[in-house]
Amino acid sequence: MASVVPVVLQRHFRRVSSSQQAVQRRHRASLAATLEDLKTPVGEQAPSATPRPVVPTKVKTYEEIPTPRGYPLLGTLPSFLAAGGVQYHHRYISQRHRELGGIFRETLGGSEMVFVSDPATVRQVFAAEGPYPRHFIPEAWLLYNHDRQAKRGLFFMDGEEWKENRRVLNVRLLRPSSVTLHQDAFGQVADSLLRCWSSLTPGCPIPHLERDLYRWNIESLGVMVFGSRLGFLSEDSESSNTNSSRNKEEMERFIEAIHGIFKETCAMGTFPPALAKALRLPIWNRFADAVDRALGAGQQLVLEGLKASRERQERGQAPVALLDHLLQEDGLQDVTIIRLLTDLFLAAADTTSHTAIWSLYLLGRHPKEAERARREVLTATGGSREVKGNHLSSLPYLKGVVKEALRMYPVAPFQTRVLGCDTQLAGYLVKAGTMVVLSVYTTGRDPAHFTNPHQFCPERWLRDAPEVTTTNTCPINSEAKSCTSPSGSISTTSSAPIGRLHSHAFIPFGVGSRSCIGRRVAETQLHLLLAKLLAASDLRAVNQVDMVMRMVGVTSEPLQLLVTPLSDEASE
Ligand code: HEM
Repeated sequence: MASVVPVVLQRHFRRVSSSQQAVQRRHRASLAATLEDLKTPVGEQAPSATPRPVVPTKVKTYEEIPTPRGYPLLGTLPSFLAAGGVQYHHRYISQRHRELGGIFRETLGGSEMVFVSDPATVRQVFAAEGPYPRHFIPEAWLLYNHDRQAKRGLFFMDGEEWKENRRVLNVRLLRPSSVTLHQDAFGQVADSLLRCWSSLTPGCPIPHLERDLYRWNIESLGVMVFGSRLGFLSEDSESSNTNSSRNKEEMERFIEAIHGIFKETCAMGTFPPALAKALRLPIWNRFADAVDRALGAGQQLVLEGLKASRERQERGQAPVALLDHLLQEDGLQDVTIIRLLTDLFLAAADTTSHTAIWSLYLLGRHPKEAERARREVLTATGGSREVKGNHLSSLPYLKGVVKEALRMYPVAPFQTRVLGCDTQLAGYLVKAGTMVVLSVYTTGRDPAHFTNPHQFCPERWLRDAPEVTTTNTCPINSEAKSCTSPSGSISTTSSAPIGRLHSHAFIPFGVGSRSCIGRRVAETQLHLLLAKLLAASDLRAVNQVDMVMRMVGVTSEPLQLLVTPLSDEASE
């Protein structure tokens, strides 16, 4: 879900380390077996006939993990700040990996963290996560929950409580058939957004792109959760009619509050949250106020949804919405449903909308790739602009566009795991309870795993990926280049076809039992929106942007996107 803010992270590390001592002892026994499993990397053949002689390798100590030199007292903080601070944390860490390798440890502001970018080591981290994987939660969020005695959703749960609720939501959100149920509704919401945009002044960039995509995302999630429209895309007659009773201003405040949580948490990254809370500084009050409002509005929405669901049940209607299933079939308590669903909105909001922005940016800067994706869509629909859910299985190139957006501009550029047992990471012994940061952004741009990693190249994800020639001349964070030649043809030599990609080199949604529960929902929403947009419009990104951290990876300035309706001939 969210990413890592360094100052916050260090304090959390200390707490996690001490609480994990018991886990460390429990999992020690499984370590030997796990390490044995890890010896054969994915994609390599396991040795068959003759056993190879075992060469004893010396396990290196934690202290031997490479670490940068720092200044007395200040450590590496001056370098961190000189590189742009929290906003450019991902770039700073990439630079460190270039200097120190796929694993390093660094003390920033008092506490130490282990960063990992090498996919084989990333896999070792997940193998050592234990049965109840734990991830980093920003300190401000924990303080808020403690202060308000707030019981929260999946992202905040641990142990058996997490496992039980996760099991229920896995069935409802990760089974392909469960998400297919909502495809038509997602498509209708995307149509609403397109209608809103078609009424805007021609030739001008979309004035509120981020806000509109936020609304599209929450509205899409709303139809899945409640089975009815929330009314966020208010210019659209369809949604406003079906929800005339719902207070639009209230809805807007919900969106604003969710947005505020991310904004204010990020602001807190430069100040110790505990101190801000103790002194009741405006920075804390603004943050707590945003969470109060978001949780309050979420609770109100879910309570209304529960009432409507019970009424449908009394009328003998079969379950349609996610909430119906949780209430009527999974037998969850109202209070649990409120917790789970409210936090689902919070987890979905920034991640999906900003991935949509990055996908539009890449398409808008690369007309040839956009044209190829459009042709693919129109071939799938038989030339019609009516894109439906059943067309999605014929859009591998378009799916490659979204993968490229997530590889080059991952909204969660860092992921975290608390090690569940002592383990070897890249040959170094690391203790249970250590928080490890996975440098997802760095891995996605590593030429060892992605040829021409700074180039936008959706075809690298095609099973029969043609090979690509362009040599990698783009420095980190330069404008993404496309991998088609000026003529639009694809040249020859080395790309990294999907078949040879390490299983842990591309993990935008995380891995394993605690990976993103909304992955299929997000992908379906994104594929439908982009396919519909491409079928009906030409996309141009006017400005060149960079990625900065605002809890998630966002554009450094608002994207100026021109959406021009295509003439009828253009689609033929
Ligand atoms: C492009 C969009 C998205 C991206 C890139 C993304 C990414 C992630 C990542 C990296 C994690 C952390 C996994 C871990 O700790 O290993 C996560 C967790 C989570 N995500 Fe997403 N996410 C996206 C959309 C969504 C959506 C649409 C929803 C809700 C429908 C959602 C709900 C959640 C929840 C509830 C968790 C916590 C899961 C748990 O702790 O068991 N996400 N997401």
